[in-house]
Amino acid sequence: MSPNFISSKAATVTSKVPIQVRAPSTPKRAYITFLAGNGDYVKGVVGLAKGLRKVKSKYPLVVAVLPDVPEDHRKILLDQGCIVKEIEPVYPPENQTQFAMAYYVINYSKLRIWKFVDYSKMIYLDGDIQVFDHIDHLFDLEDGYFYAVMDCFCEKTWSHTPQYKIGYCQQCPNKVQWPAHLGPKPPLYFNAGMFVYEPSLTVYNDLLATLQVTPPTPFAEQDYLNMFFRDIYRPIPTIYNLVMAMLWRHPENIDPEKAKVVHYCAAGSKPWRFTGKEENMDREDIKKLVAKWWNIYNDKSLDYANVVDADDDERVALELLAALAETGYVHYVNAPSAA
Ligand SMILES: O=c1ccn([C@@H]2O[C@H](COP(=O)(O)OP(=O)(O)O)[C@@H](O)[C@H]2O)c(=O)[nH]1
Ligand SMILES: OC[C@H]1O[C@H](O[C@@H]2[C@@H](O)[C@H](O)[C@@H](O)[C@H](O)[C@@H]2O)[C@H](O)[C@@H](O)[C@H]1O
Repeated sequence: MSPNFISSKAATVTSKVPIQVRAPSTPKRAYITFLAGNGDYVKGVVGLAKGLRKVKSKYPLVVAVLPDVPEDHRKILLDQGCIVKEIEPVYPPENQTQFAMAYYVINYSKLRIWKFVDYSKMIYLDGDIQVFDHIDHLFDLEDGYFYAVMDCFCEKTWSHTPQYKIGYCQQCPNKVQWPAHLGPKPPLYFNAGMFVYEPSLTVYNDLLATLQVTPPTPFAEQDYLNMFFRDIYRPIPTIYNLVMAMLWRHPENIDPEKAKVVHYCAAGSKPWRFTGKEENMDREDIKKLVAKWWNIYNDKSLDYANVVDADDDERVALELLAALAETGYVHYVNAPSAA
């Protein structure tokens, strides 16, 4: 039996007694991103919301926002059909933050996304990522693992590591052999700008507790997530997170035309502040990828207001229910068993 939807889209809630409705039966899935500060990353998230719409993803985009994200930015995201959820910052032990690149310390707050347990599976995407092809099928990957794309160690952002110092990279493991005197070869290492995961309060509590006894390292939560999930990490193809530096470091491993997900993480590559002046930013393939991002960002037909199907009562009612559930006026109860 389908849940009893609120028939009118403009239902006003008059009862002070919470309305009980049956939770939707199918496990919920969503894309999720992270937004901090009052700067221009909000443009990245708007672009991402529109990109997911362009590829006709079936799932919503949740935006985990820190308290410092201003109301006007949150409204922009709501107007683009995003589900905005505020999270509290996460910091490593006070006396140790000096080990992580200051710029990345705020990214530890990403760890809060493990507590969104009303979703069974989520795909995390950085705000500086764009999705150019349908990737909903990643939600069907086997449960119980952590899926992400392998990173590259060749940029100078890695100059603090033994890998960089000897010229070893997991993207071309046979180019420079890992020397025995450095001990075991490092485990496969993923870029934390995109990953497929299952929210879990047990994992969330373990992540936060273990963080307090784990000295921060330069790539902050990316290093930490790699350490935490190393036993269940499963690499997925580079087309699902094209780390920009791959274009000049390992062109043999990637065709930019085939990349389903592009990660504008290289210095100077953020499309919304692109000048083309930084190293490698004068490359034709980079300029093409930046233009592709702008084509989506500027496409008004992709704005939520222009795609909402006014007759889609069921979806509007579900969104209304979700919004009311947030207010506490409505709470889901377990559907009676089919038996
Ligand atoms: O001022 C900031 C810095 C970072 N972020 C979020 O944190 C992610 C990771 O930071 P960044 O993209 O700078 O890391 P990169 O992948 O470029 O190393 C961003 O994509 C945003 O989602 C943000 O919202 N505001
Ligand atoms: O806090 C650490 C960050 O680590 C990653 O960015 C880095 C990392 O990927 C390096 O490996 C690259 O060399 C570098 O270019 C890139 O900026 C994630 O994209 C970001 O979300 C965040 O987790």
